[in-house]
Amino acid sequence: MEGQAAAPAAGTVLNALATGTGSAFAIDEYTTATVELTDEDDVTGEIDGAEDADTRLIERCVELVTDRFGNGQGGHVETESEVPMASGLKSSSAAANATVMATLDALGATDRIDREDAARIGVSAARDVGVTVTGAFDDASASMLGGLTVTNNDEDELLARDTPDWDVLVWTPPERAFSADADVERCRQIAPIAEVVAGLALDERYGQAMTINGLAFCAALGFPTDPMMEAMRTEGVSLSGTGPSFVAVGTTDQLEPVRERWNDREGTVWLTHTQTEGTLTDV
Ligand SMILES: Nc1ncnc2c1ncn2[C@@H]1O[C@H](COP(=O)(O)OP(=O)(O)O)[C@@H](O)[C@H]1O
Ligand SMILES: O=C(O)C1=C[C@@H](OP(=O)(O)O)[C@@H](O)[C@H](O)C1
Repeated sequence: MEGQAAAPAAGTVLNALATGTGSAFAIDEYTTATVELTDEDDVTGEIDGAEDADTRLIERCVELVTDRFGNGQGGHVETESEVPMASGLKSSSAAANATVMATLDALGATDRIDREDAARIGVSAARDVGVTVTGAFDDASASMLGGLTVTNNDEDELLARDTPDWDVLVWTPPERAFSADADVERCRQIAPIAEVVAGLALDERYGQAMTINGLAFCAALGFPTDPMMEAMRTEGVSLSGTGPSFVAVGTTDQLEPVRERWNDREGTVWLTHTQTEGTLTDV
């Protein structure tokens, strides 16, 4: 029994590490998971092009799905990704969602659970293996449902969803920053600012929300604000997640001059678009 699914990466409007309320939007870059279920008890995992990377998240996703919708069977899961790992673009949520939906696909069970609950399975797996601070239901819901979501990660509750139509410029520096290593205490110190950002996001003022989030989290986590200043004439710009990537949103005309500035920096700069369909099973 084989199944496959592809889940989009996402950028940040509000990082949930300050208050537990977060907001993210899906972008048109994917992680694909292929799951083969067998009669073995064990689940093994493999990440294409990253032999030493941690496969516990995707293995746990398969286990949680076969325990609930199958007969606890094991198997093998392999991911291939366009999303750089641990760079703030929600590679973990994309890998978890793709694996959950690929396992459901292998079991012929994609219709037996709604999308929000399917995202909650990936969140449980991420908590079980310790790759997240809050569970990151903000990132998981954006990647599973598509569009932009605002969530309460303490309750895994969806507060709002919208489908803004933006071009998205991404700069990913060469270094990596694992969310589990983030300085949560410093993030909590900016809770009053995060509350303002949550209010703006719930008021659909996403660009302003993002930019304030970015300035505050750059300060809290020790990232430079120059990349933000270079993008102040866009709709919004932010450090994505716990970094090191930055995302700017708006029209191509607004983003082109920023692309030129960000191209002078080390790392990769690319232009993509918001994604509204969420995790895809017809791949
Ligand atoms: N393609 C992938 N396949 C399997 N697991 C992945 C993949 N990408 C990320 N992960 C998991 O997510 C972890 C990184 O999560 P995190 O630090 O939150 O980064 P990000 O901000 O990109 O989500 C990795 O250590 C790994 O466990
Ligand atoms: O682990 C977590 O709870 C979170 C990690 C961060 O994202 P990244 O994984 O992209 O750094 C953050 O933006 C999100 O709101 C919550």
